Amino acid sequence: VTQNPVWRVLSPSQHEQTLFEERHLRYISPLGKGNFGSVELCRYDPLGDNTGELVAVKKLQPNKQSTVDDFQKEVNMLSILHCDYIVKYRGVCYSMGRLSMSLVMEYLPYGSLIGYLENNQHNINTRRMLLFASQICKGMEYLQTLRYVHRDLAARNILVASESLVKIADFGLTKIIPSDKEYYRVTQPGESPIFWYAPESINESRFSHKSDVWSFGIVLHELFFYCDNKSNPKRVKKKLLINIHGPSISMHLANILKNNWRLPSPPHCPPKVCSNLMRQCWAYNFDERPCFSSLGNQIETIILSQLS
Ligand SMILES: Cc1cnc(Nc2cc(F)c(C3CCN(C)CC3)c(F)c2)nc1Nc1ccc(F)c(N2CCCS2(=O)=O)c1
Repeated sequence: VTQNPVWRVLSPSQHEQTLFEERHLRYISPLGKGNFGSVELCRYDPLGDNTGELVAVKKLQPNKQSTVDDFQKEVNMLSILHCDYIVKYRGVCYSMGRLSMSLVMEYLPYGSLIGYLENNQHNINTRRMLLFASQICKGMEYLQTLRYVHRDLAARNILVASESLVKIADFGLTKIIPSDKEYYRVTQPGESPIFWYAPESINESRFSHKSDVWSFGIVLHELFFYCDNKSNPKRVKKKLLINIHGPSISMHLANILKNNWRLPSPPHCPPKVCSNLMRQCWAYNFDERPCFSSLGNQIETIILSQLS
């Protein structure tokens, strides 16, 4: 028996699960809502004296996309991840008997990276962006060792733990690649964030570590888009999207990508990052894209060259 009243029990799936008792989980405020469900800030306060730990609790919203066993899969996937650059899983909380289940995670106070970038444009510099990029890269490298394909890598799904640490979050769309294949083909492509999708994901719903690398290139663009940028970047990005018209946005986007159109380099973006790193991530053929370990080394080299 552990000293704190959070029991360690073996769940049916034999993963060690940490059970949070609902009566000690005190709701504080909402953090976010989406088709995934909702995430709330709570304090797990078994002693009832407000000395308990702040946690982020993701409640399942069983709708057309996510079903209870999808949620159970997300819980199982998150519970075995141990990496400084991935949001920490704390446990689960069952309410209404075992009817509904919530995912309990560590609480990161600064919120999503996209929100952080929008609210801190004036005091973020390329050095900090490169540090964040290298941390995301290391987190993705770790996921790859477990054959996890994230499928939704975007600044909105990265969380900021402190002024100098970001973590990958939201494993709602993550899939594990079967050992006999190098990619995962999705049957129901839900609400697809095509702006972050590699061409093969748009055209064939095909996802791999190399399609995650493409999305990482978009995250690099997001990082440097807000960096030292006075104008309101949101408007510019919308303009980019608005003039995409035609039978369907995804077909049009797939065509212009095939004709070698790419996102324009953000202003003030160091050339080594834009004309080099992003371009490598956006190679049309997925086998020409670098792996996350190579990207990580290149980013470290740029950081060191910035020191000198
Ligand atoms: C696991 C976790 C840990 N810490 C945190 N901290 C956190 C701290 C914050 F101040 C905020 C905001 C900041 C801005 N003001 C206005 C409102 C609160 C915030 F949004 C989050 N959030 C977590 N998860 C989470 C929360 C909320 C989410 F919408 C999503 N998602 C979004 C896309 C899919 S998603 O499910 O990943 C994940």
